[in-house]
Amino acid sequence: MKRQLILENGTVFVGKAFGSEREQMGEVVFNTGMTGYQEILSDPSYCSQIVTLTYPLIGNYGINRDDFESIKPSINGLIVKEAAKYPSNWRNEESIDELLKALDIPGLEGIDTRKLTRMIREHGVLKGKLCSMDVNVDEVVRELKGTPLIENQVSMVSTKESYNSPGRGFRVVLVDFGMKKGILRELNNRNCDVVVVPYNTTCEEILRLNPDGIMLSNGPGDPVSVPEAIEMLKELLGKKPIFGICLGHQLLALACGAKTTKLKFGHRGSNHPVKELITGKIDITAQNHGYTVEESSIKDTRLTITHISVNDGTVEGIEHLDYPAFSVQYHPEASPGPEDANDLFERFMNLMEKNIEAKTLARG
Ligand SMILES: NC(=O)CC[C@H](N)C(=O)O
Repeated sequence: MKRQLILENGTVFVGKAFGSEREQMGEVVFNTGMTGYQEILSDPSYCSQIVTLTYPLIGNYGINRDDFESIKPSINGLIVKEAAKYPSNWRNEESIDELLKALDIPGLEGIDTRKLTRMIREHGVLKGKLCSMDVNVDEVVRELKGTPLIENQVSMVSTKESYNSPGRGFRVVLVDFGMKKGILRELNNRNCDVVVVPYNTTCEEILRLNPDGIMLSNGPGDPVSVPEAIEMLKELLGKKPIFGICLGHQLLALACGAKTTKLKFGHRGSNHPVKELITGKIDITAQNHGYTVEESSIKDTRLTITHISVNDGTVEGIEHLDYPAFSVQYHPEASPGPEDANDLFERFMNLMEKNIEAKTLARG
């Protein structure tokens, strides 16, 4: 069955339908990773977006129970050049078509994904809709232009209730803005006793849990649409060690008075080079973000830029010089992608350790 992608600039891509029959609108973004489609489509940071994968064959090693980054994937659509019908891998349990049908997510295959990607690179991200062939294109374009992007994705994907993922090591409160499971896994691998809390948990509620450190997760949408978290962080800064990833990084910067802006087409892929300024060392990193911390907006001299993107020079990491707090725009938990930056979790462990030692000394 044919299906079309209609973009707000009037461009139409006609291809073949797979997955759910549902018609869905969303911001169309592209990811350049060559593998890791299961982790990408289940990363909650893509909530309500239509994701195009630039690698031409998707689904060839199938879908398995273990590689999901969230239980309930929240993308609004998936666009690929070719969706493999006969996946082959010892871990394979179902095809990408079966998965998208079960999740009620529409898919589109057989379009020129290179052309679509170039268009997004030139024009910037575009709203689009996956539709059947019998809709009126002009009407859909009008609908797309008249419909603003939704802004409450974090509340859609954050946990509603707090829960514990036990360990016998450091006590970490992990604020879930639409967390990838990989972050929790990295903390549990280091024996942390983790309490995962909803995005709107207050500073007081967090401190009552008596944590050794706070982890701020990734998450979807515009960071300024989570003002409650920015307020919470303003209060929390300096009281406990903080480590932020992606949306968590942007929220930490906002709490320190910096600003965020939207990138033209974002960084989404598994091979983004990032430079650590102090050593000159380059890490190849996994990324998925549409917003960035604006360098010129960092006015507080206690906030220092630690990492930048080698591709476009944007801010990729910050550190507070007075308080134990640091964050990165990329994904040290990988899933999917390279694990070059995994040692940042060690840095967080050391920060918690030092903070405990300092307190013990202060107590005499
Ligand atoms: N992966 C993330 O946490 C993304 C952060 C934010 N939603 C952005 O697009 O920039």
